[in-house]
Amino acid sequence: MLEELLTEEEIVVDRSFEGPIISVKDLRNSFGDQVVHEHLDLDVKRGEIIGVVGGSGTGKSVLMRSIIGLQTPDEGSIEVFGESLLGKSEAQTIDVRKRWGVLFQGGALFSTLTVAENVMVPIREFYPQMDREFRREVAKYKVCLSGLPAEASPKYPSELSGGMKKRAGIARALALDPELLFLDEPTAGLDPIGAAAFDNLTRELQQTLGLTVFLITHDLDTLHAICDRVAVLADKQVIAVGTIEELLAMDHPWIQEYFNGPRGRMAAPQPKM
Ligand SMILES: Nc1ncnc2c1ncn2[C@@H]1O[C@H](COP(=O)(O)OP(=O)(O)OP(=O)(O)O)[C@@H](O)[C@H]1O
Repeated sequence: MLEELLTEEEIVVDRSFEGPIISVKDLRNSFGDQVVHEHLDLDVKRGEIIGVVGGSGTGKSVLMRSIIGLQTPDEGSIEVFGESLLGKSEAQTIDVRKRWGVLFQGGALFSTLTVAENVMVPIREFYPQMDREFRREVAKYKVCLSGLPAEASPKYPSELSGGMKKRAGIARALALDPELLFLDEPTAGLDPIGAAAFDNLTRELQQTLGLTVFLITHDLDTLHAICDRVAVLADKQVIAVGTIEELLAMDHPWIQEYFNGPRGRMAAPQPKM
């Protein structure tokens, strides 16, 4: 046992790596008899916003959880920044994990901590030696980046609106200056104006900070507004990935129904008169 621990080597990300930021191959996930993914492949390119869509229960969140190491797949390989994380301990993957930020469905903020304290949690976890005052300064800056007013910092999640909670979640996801952002249904529950503002924030952050964004959504407006490519989950796999125009050229019934159904047509940009 001790020998095993001594031989555990920490992964150090190769900064010159130019391949896909995420590469999933032949993934299989199941819960008892229920197979959620089978032979699932997906590559995410550096710098893109990739939208992940699919019917309810097709396994979008399970896919995200597999990539970030919260779900151990039955089979397959997952590389992030060119590094395989499967079978590695938390200690070994620290250098990879601090390069991504995650906004879970609903924000997943700690209810007993203020916004600023929530943002400080990952900083304390990954940089325990950092001075508390400096941590506070970093948290302040991240709250500002998320578009929240400074007055939101000392508030508790229960004192925030749904949109503000999402922004607080983004501030926490940005805490460690990530290169990769995972967003699970960020606009769910927001009114259309709040959702559009959140889309703008995502696009601005991606462009100004050079982020890659893995974005699970049901929101057709978000797909049209900010996604560079869209990956479609169905039949336990990613059945298609491409721009919306490329997807529209495919005759898969779910894709046609989704993008060309009444809601899909309403979300599509209207031709200029
Ligand atoms: N921990 C778990 N234990 C058992 N089953 C699970 C678990 N997590 C997910 N599942 C099942 O896996 C399937 C895929 O779930 P997942 O949450 O990934 O779907 P989704 O595509 O994100 O759905 P939605 O769009 O509704 O959020 C569902 O049938 C779900 O019940």
